[in-house]
Amino acid sequence: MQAAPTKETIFQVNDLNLWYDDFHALKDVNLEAKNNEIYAIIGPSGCGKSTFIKTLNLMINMEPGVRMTGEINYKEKNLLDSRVDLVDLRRNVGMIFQKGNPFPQSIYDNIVYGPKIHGIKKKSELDEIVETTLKDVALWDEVKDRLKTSAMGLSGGQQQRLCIARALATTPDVVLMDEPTSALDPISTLKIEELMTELKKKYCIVIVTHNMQQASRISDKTAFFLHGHVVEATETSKLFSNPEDKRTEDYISGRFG
Ligand SMILES: Nc1ncnc2c1ncn2[C@@H]1O[C@H](COP(=O)(O)OP(=O)(O)OP(=O)(O)O)[C@@H](O)[C@H]1O
Repeated sequence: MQAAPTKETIFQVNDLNLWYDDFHALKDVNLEAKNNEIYAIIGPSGCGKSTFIKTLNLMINMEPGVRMTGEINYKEKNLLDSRVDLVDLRRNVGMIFQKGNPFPQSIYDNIVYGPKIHGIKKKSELDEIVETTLKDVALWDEVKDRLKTSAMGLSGGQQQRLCIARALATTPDVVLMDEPTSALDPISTLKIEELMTELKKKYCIVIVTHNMQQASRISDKTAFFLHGHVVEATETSKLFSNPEDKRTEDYISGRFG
């Protein structure tokens, strides 16, 4: 019998420590995220989830007073090495935030923004990208007749799907999501969750979520963060059914946080 192909490691984080000035926000974090997997980051408010996800595309460098040690290997290249090309990194590692934040432009222009920056000028090519990415996020049928109208006229859930399409338009290989559904109603949330399950066929997805049902529904692996440490990082089914650490058990059963 042939062994199943090994999934490609996208992020290998080794002994990552991060300080905001004197405050030690991430402590000896180790984590491996692979292609075709959804990795959920959970933990109580202030435990370092957003800080961690922002290290994966170095958006964290925009915060004042940040210092890091350790390694964040993205496809075997350490991002803490000063020679990393940030434009290239952000093209490959897309990021979605809590609230869809479309540019105050047309739906079409939101999507072609990234590809244009990366040198694609031909209208037929841009049209193709718009159609493909909007189909990928299941928004095409809803907006195909109003591509030139403002993205601000879309509903919250549609804006979030548009932002995901915008991230996909630069053909990334990772999509980072920081609480992507916390501002959405249950139906829009379900649509985004279905979308994530589709997207993992092509991408590595890392998602920060406060919603433990969401983590257990959609993710393959989960890391539980507490006070900047990873308490436990393992298969989602195991973490939720048979956690090794008492603190994980207390958190997932709602005893704190
Ligand atoms: N720019 C900053 N400067 C100083 N401290 C910061 C900064 N950003 C975050 N922190 C601190 O780092 C810790 C981790 O914050 P972070 O936002 O990563 O937590 P979180 O787990 O995402 O929280 P939440 O679930 O509430 O969003 C917190 O104590 C926070 O106050």
